[in-house]
Amino acid sequence: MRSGFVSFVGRPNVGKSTLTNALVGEKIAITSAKPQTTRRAIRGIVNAPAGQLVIVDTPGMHRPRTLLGERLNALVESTLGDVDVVGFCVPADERIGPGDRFINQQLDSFPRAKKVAIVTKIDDASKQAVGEQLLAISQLRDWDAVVPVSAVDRIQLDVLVEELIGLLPESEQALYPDDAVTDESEEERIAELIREAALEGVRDELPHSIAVTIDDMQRRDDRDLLEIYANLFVERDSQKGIIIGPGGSRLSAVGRRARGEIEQLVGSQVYLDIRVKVAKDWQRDPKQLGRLGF
Ligand SMILES: Nc1nc2c(ncn2[C@@H]2O[C@H](COP(=O)(O)OP(=O)(O)OP(=O)(O)O)[C@@H](O)[C@H]2O)c(=O)[nH]1
Repeated sequence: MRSGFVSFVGRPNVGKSTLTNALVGEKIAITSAKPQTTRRAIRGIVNAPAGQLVIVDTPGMHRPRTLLGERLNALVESTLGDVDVVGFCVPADERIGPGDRFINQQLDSFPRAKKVAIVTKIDDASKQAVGEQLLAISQLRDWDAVVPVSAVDRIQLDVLVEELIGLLPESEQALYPDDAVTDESEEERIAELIREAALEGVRDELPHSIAVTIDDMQRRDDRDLLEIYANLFVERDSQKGIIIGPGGSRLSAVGRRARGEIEQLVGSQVYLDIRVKVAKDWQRDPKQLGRLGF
């Protein structure tokens, strides 16, 4: 069999996390319409007859404006130094631009990795547009494979898995047990689901200012209930007000949305308590970044 690591790269919002979840078959990475949602290198595991593919979902590459941005770019670079295959993602419905060319050039720094071009979101573009995008991407470099996919409509996902596994090194055994879907802990996944719920409907700089940590989790003995105590950090007092909303309405909606997702994940009822706190300018503060896990 073959087994190894692949990482999808591309500008923020091109659909890397959605593709990871679709391939893994379970939601392991949160997604949103806001760019730069992904902040961690999340591993998703795909088991196929030909082998095991470990997908390392990374933040989108961009020009950093904060210390957090710099750390995220560094995380992408160190991840790419280790993977067997890099999948360069470009959406079918947007022309290849300077941001894509910049990332493509960066790929030269990782000579060990095989390179695959992936045209994403083909459900959102005409056949002709997809064809043109395939041609445009082919001109960027000599790819080991070029594959158009739709994660949302599940088009060509098995073709992509087959191509990717074919490029992995041969190995005696799988890297993870064949029933594993991720190496993220339950606590980390829960914090991310709360962040995802909080991202819905917020605008401008606020999405970037949100961070979530879990203070405590306890399974009740007397009932089928998991109690979760979480902190939701923002950077300024004014943002705290927006997150909480009039009479706490926004925060309760966030709690409801997150609880639904968490109950699916843990398979029991959930009591969720979210405290909103201000960690002033945490994105630029090395100490606070450390405490929030970056
Ligand atoms: N129509 C369509 N939309 C998609 C597809 N894949 C992703 N999207 C949408 O594109 C947006 C961004 O998706 P993500 O998966 O969060 O993108 P990402 O590249 O991981 O983004 P970052 O975390 O910002 O790097 C979301 O609104 C998705 O619903 C697809 O196959 N088709």
